[in-house]
Amino acid sequence: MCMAKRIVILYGSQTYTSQEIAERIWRTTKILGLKGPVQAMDDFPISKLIHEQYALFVCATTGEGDEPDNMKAFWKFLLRKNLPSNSLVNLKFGVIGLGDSSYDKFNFAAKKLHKRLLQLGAQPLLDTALCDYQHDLGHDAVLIPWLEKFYAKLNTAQKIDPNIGVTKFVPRWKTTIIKNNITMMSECGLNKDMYFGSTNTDHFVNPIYLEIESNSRTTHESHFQDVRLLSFKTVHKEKINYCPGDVFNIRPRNSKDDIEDLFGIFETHNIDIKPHYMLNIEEYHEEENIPIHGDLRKEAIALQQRLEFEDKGPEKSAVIGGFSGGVNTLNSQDDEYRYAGVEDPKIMITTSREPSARLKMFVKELRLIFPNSQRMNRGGYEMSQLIHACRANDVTDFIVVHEHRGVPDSLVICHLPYGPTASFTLSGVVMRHDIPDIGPMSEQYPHLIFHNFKTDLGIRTMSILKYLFPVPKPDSKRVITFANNDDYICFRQHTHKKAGKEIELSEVGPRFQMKLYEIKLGTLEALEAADTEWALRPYMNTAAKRRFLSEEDGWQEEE
Ligand SMILES: Cc1cc2nc3c(=O)[nH]c(=O)nc-3n(C[C@H](O)[C@H](O)[C@H](O)COP(=O)(O)O)c2cc1C
Repeated sequence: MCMAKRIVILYGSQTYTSQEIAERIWRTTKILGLKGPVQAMDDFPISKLIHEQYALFVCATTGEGDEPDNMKAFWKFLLRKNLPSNSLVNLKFGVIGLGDSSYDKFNFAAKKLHKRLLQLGAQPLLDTALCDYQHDLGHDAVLIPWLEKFYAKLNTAQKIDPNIGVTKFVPRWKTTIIKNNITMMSECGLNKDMYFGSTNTDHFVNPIYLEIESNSRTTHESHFQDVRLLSFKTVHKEKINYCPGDVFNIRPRNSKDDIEDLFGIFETHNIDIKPHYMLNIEEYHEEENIPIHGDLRKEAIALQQRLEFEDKGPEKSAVIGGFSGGVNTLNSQDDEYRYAGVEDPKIMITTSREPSARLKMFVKELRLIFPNSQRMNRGGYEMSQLIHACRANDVTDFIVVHEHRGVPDSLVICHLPYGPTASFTLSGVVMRHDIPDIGPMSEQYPHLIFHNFKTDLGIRTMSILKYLFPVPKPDSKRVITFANNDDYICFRQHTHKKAGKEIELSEVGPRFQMKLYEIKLGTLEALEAADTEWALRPYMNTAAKRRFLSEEDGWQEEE
């Protein structure tokens, strides 16, 4: 069987260097006659990776050993515990890491990716290229010799004919000029700054026009570095709201004069490009169907079906679970909590809009319950702005408390960056504030007691709650209890001390009960679109009462 000569080139890039290198390599592979796309890892339909035979990954490291944003979903998928260890047996691959050895976690993302691909059965054509920005020759010092070896390996494996591609260059982008009617265009306002066009606002939370007010050099003239202090002013007197951790992204604009000059040059050279024309840019797609070797086809189809099934897991679990609203929750946990216990949680707590004084008080008390948590005034922020800010600040859980006439009545825990989001109703809230002379609350990390979380859903709920707390020191005197009785989770907090031979336990509050009513697989700003992992459907209760968190009662109620 004649196999297509093909390689997919996928990048994870935060500031475009890896993307540029990936596109450069992709051009060379075209000239060598190889087909296949170049894409950000997150843009590649990952379930198709099992059909691929050759892949090259160009992967930067950002943050402190973190993977770039445009490979996060891809990476999360690869980390799924339920992927069989032979998922990628057909794949031969290379990983190019772009990093900087002045960071502790040098090329961490590339190293982790290489290791995970090996675990999934893929075979490396070469060791990872660990390119170092600190080298005198930059990344090229490692990249150039590594690529020579890589092309040689590809040549041996795929019998590349170097002449084949020379005349058959496949462009990266397909561009078409749309010569729109000038009056229609100006009516639509499409000639305005592109960043303010209605279709682009998603990418820019609150774009604002600014002008440079001052631009002064902060280093001495004789110093080789020219470091500038720029200050900006708003043009339309808007108020700019920002909070710690916000990222300020500057998009310089071309001046009107420069734009007019450019169109003047087009006109002088009889190039038919007018300011009101639009350029439509599409990715150039080659043929999509990759022939699979006969021996592998059966296995590939089975794997594909399995992946498709798992992608629809929550939907199907709802069906399988019948009226309970889905009980097949264990598989859908993936590894949202894979760093739990390794990295401490970082929690942001806020309220619904215009909170009452009592709700604010309750949030203060919650802040003391969760170590490493902060309160945030809800203000007029949209949920998407809040979640965006939390993600940018590595918040692991975002908690929102709602109220009904001053009584806290629900608590939503949204795990970041991707979910799940669990919603609980609250009842029987007794605040510390309501108990006179209650004394200060310990700030030690608490030990946790979970009582009677026995079903899959119970264990899932326990994880959601458990990973809000960092690992305590063994000698911590603070204990928090989540005790499930008949699907009501009682929250209690105690400290203990030795009094002679006895242990003295004091409750320190607050007290409340929680009842789970929904787990969604997304985050709060996009809940509508998220799959429902589990939902309480009380109206479908049967005569025999069902319990969801445990088959057992929890404890005997006093008469
Ligand atoms: C904010 C920031 C954090 C970085 N963290 C790391 C790191 O932890 N480890 C590392 O090897 N390189 C690190 N780097 C260096 C980048 O990986 C390197 O500059 C790379 O070329 C960036 O590629 P990209 O432009 O495709 O994102 C960091 C760079 C920046 C700007």
